[in-house]
Amino acid sequence: MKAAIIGGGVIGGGWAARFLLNGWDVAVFDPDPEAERKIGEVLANARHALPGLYDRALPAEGRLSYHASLAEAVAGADWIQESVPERLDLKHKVFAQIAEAAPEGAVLGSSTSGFKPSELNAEGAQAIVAHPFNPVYLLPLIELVGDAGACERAAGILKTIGMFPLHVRKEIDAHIADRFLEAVWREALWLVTDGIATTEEIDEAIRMGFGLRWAQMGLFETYRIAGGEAGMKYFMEQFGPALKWPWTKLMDVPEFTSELVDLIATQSDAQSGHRTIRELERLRDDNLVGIMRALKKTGSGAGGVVAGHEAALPLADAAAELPVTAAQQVPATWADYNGHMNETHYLELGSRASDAFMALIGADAEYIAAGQSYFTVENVVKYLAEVRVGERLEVTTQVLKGEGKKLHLFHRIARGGEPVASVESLLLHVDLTTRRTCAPPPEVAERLSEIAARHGGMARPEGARL
Ligand SMILES: NC(=O)C1=CN([C@@H]2O[C@H](COP(=O)(O)OP(=O)(O)OC[C@H]3O[C@@H](n4cnc5c(N)ncnc54)[C@H](O)[C@@H]3O)[C@@H](O)[C@H]2O)C=CC1
Ligand SMILES: C[N+](C)(C)CC(=O)CC(=O)[O-]
Repeated sequence: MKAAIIGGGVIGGGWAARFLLNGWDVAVFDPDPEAERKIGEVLANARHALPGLYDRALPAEGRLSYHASLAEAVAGADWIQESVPERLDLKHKVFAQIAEAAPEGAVLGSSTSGFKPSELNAEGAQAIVAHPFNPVYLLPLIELVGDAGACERAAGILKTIGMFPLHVRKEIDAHIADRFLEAVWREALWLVTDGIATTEEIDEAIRMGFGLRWAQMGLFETYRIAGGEAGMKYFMEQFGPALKWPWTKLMDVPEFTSELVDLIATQSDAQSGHRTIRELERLRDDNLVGIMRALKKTGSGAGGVVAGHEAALPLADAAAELPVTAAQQVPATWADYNGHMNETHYLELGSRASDAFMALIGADAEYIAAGQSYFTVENVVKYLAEVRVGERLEVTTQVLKGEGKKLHLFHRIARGGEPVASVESLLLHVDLTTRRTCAPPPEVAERLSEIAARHGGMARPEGARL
């Protein structure tokens, strides 16, 4: 699949990274002579952050190319994403050029934060709004606005690259999320204008409290809990009248004077000027990955989207002679002070491989919930080569013994076929009620002995110790 990125600034660069790291070819058109450098830096950030979300390898990266003309970039594209500056006249001009060169059937998306499809298409274009959030390579939300059929098709594609399409049923200025953000922005402008708070104090008020809540439950579910056992209706009965003044009176718009702009810029410099934009982006991304990984565990919000996307990423070649039981692109968070993958993560990969092998023989999540499982009683990890951030690892598993309650596995961790480590694991089948070992039921025992018999004909791996 191929995406054409028209305008490769903050948002176009993020789109390029999202598509590329999900295996799409990406063609960029941007007249800025610095575009290649800027996109390169965004891509470095994305490569650093995105693999950290997943416990499986993303597809191999697609091919990235830069083009001297828009027509060349859009040739053969399945998705064309416009991300030029937020000026309607410019967007009209660009969509007229896209219309002349776009292949039949390509999705035409605009990143516009505020324009409605009827405004974008006023001169005959057939675009939909596909409004992303910065950083596009990490945040799943895409607001889709426009023709229902086109939005549905776009939504299907976006899901395959790990995004969460939200269909905005009625077009309005700034869609749903930006309308909301603009209201928050308006109040922040007031607070600074009136000398109530500095930019730093406003940020503290968000990140130390309600910002944390919003990432996982949004506004309404959070307030439902605030109503206590009496729930949402009670919450509104209690706080509706009490808060009427702020939510009805705070509607005036402060004047956006050059003095206000200077005041905010000065406060922002004092708050964050000691860090470069790239440093701030890395900090933001590392925090987002940590938050989203925590959300993944409970399936909440964006974490649920990552979990769903991860489940759809195939474990390569399950039918191979030795099953592939784990695949992972080494995330930045796995590196230690020696500049390579830390020892603990070799065992983590071995543990995930054991889980995958258990699922293969029927001892999956449902089986465990029904009361039986395997416990690991011994592991031997052998470190054979250094592994660096970004490298792709694949784990294959050989059964050395699968008999009665005993399961003896040998996981080979390889990089492009070269062995970098092994994790040898001894597991015992356990009844989770009595917490005692027991033989697995026939259906699991049979699947295990079938694989064990196949693997029994293979040479015992060099380095097997148990
Ligand atoms: N920055 C943000 O946080 C977000 C921005 N957006 C939307 O994304 C769009 C782009 O915004 P940013 O990336 O922030 O702007 P930007 O200024 O960082 O990037 C715009 C890019 O478009 C290029 N460009 C200008 N004219 C062009 C043309 N005729 N053909 C191709 N490229 C051209 C520029 O050289 C520049 O690299 C806007 O519609 C904006 O509303 C959407 C979500 C968030
Ligand atoms: C400020 N903004 C209107 C460009 C913001 C967006 O459109 C979305 C975002 O990433 O916050």
